[in-house]
Amino acid sequence: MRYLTAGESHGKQLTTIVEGVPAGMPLTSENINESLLRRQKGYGRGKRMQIEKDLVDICGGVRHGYTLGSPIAMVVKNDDFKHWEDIMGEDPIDLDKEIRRTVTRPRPGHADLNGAMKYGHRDMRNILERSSARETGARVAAGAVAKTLLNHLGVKIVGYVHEIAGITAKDQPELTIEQKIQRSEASDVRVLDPDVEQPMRDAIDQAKKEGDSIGGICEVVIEGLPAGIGSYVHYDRKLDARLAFAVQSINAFKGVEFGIGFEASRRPGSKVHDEIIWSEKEGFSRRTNNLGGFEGGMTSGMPVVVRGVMKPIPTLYKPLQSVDIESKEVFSASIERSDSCAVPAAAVVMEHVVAFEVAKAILEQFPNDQFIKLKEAFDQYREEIRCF
Ligand SMILES: Cc1cc2nc3c(=O)[nH]c(=O)nc-3n(C[C@H](O)[C@H](O)[C@H](O)COP(=O)(O)O)c2cc1C
Ligand SMILES: C=C(O[C@@H]1CC(C(=O)O)=C[C@@H](OP(=O)(O)O)[C@H]1O)C(=O)O
Repeated sequence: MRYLTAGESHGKQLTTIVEGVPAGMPLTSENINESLLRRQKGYGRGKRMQIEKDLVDICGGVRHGYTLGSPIAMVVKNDDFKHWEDIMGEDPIDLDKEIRRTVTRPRPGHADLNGAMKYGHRDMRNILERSSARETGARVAAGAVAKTLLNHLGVKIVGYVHEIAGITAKDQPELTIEQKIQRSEASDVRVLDPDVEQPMRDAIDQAKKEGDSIGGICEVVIEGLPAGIGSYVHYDRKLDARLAFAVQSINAFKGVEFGIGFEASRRPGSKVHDEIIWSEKEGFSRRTNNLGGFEGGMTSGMPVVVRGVMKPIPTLYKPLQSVDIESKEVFSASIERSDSCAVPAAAVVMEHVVAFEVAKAILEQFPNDQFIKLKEAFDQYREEIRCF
């Protein structure tokens, strides 16, 4: 299974094509829309999210509520396009008019300057439109297809916020994954620990008041995966490595860790490695889950726990210094609108990119033409692992 996306932030639409989904899997636009609407929510988002209402149009690969085995094409319209038609339309334009609108002032922390140098663009709109995190809407659409597949196989996944601006949520080990889904959904900062909700909102408000921005840490948990998904035999078959790649590729993500993650460097091995236990009912398991569900690039059968670090949003109301690429004049970047914190939305994006990689690994390992055969083989494997 693989996917491609196309589309500019203020262009007509986002397009996603997902290829390699087995035939005969139940899939409706509601499955996708639920994910898209979740991504749009969250305290700290800017005015753009009041303009957009992301709804999918499935244009190929699904018939009467079931996948066909052919590529699945999905379109999400940009409602903001109506305000940008003369700037973003595909037709040739009046050059004099265009010169006035050319973006020559690169924003620190964005792809603007590096992208302009690389592709030889003098108008950095040609960079910023595609490097915008608007594209994460298209990635969530692909991830929603993968999540639907995982749900049908009994694999559950949730993404939520672990930390915003140094305010850390307490772990909630007593919660089931269903409760984690409900709890994070009910929270506008998408957090499980009610004690940190208001401090997080206050930190976002404070950043906004000061014209600044803040980042944080998102966490994704997956339950229901048997041991042995992924492989140790080659670098590009290690599933933890693939998840790290997918998470790191989300706009503004700067680091990834599994389980106790970087903390492992500060502990002796006896306080890191998860002891192996066995019971008649559950089969093999681990006493703890410090390694976050992975050993040797494969799942261990314990919940997968992965975290991603998001840097603060780079566009600031408090201007940062930059240099105009034409005049070479120093200027202070001023802006009209931006998110001040997008960590809650990014948790949803992370959940979906992780879901995609996990579903992809499953499809590589089991029969993948017909959904019914996939499910049969997956259930049988799960039982084999339980009885190992
Ligand atoms: C959901 C989401 C929303 C974002 N919203 C904004 C925003 O409103 N303003 C902004 O400057 N950056 C925003 N970003 C981050 C930028 O897209 C990102 O920092 C930029 O493209 C440069 O990429 P890099 O940080 O990965 O190097 C957002 C990121 C995500 C994941
Ligand atoms: C549009 C989305 O996020 C955008 C990501 C983004 C950026 O620079 O990455 C900048 C903002 O867009 P605009 O410049 O139009 O205000 C965000 O709203 C979205 O998440 O759907």
